[in-house]
Amino acid sequence: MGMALPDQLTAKQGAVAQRLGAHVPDAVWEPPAMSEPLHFRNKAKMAVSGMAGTPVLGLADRWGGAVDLRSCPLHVPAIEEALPVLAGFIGRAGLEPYSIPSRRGELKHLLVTASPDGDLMVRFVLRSRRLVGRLRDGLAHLRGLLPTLAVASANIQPIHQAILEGDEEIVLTEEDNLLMRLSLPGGTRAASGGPTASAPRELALHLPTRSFFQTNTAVAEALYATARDWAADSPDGAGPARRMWDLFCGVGGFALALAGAAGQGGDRGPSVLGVEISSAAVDGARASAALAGLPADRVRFETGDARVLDPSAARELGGLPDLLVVNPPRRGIGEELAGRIEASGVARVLYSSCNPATLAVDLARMPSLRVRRARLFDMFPHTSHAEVLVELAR
Ligand SMILES: C[S@@+](CC[C@H](N)C(=O)[O-])C[C@H]1O[C@@H](n2cnc3c(N)ncnc32)[C@H](O)[C@@H]1O
Repeated sequence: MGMALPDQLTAKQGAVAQRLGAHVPDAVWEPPAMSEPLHFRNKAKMAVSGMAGTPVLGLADRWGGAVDLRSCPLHVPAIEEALPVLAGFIGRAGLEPYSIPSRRGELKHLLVTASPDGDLMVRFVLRSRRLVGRLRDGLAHLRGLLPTLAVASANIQPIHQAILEGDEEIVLTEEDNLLMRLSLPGGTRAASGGPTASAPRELALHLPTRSFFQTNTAVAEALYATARDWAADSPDGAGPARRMWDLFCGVGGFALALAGAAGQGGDRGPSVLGVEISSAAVDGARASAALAGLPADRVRFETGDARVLDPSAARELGGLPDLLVVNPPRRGIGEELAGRIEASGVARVLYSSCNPATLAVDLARMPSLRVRRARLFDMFPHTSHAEVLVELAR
């Protein structure tokens, strides 16, 4: 990049603050959460091209050009070590790469995720089911080469378009999800002046094959820990939130970080409802809640469209939450949900956004809620992208 990471971060913080403008006064920004400069990405999304015996793993264009990124130093070491092994396996199993210009071949992408323990989930994105048998036959050999392989699957993506994965997933291993054991750092100073009491804590998340996970594990840990600490520190001294909703909850990172933080010393802990559109992710979140010993009547996950929820009219969902967490895709929460949150009596919202442009638009739609704290998380170093967490109070 020609620019040291701390300097990049200073520039990014300035650009994000400018983008959010008056919605986020200078004084409420907390120091940004830095990333390691290298080896931070827990996921590799490699287009596969070339020949089976000499595959190119990385970028491929529609004219047949390709760039091999298997030694890209952004990936965590477990992925860097696995990619050459997987390249060799592609040749041995005869998985002919898909050629975009000629529309021939089968193997389109290789999607590799590494857990913090170094275990791997490897997904072969194929044009059809034709070579699934070869993958099955080669699995024992692959496991010999990659003993950390926990989950392997074939994903079928039949469309000739730049779409990463398809709807059909054929899991080839006994395990169908990767256990991401995060370690959340202990509590930081509270805005209300008092110290926060949280100790470092493990957060184990089951990650099914077709579910979203934050790509930078260490920065995700800082993000969830910050949300946990802010949730425990209410502006009016009313104590920690008791009833929370986590919308766009994915595999439940925020919900489980918040649910597990309280409940010590005989306290039963807050009730948490997570809502997510992907049923696979909801299955993962439920499994993680069970693993953490959280009772299902207190910590619930439901499949559904978060954009149509109305916090003030959800009696069957346990009544008005006193804290709402939203972590939408890049398009933001949108006009309707923002309008319903604005009109509800929800006192506090934690909004985690990967797109400051849509965050600014959504904040303007909720004028009754003011930003009390904000923090930038350098989830995507060496890019202009930023993750931002803001706390809104009514
Ligand atoms: C940025 S991810 C956040 C996931 C999670 N909060 C986390 O920390 O990993 C956004 C999530 O929103 C989900 N999603 C997209 N549209 C949705 C909708 N209309 N209703 C509920 N969830 C949705 C996606 O499947 C994805 O899991």
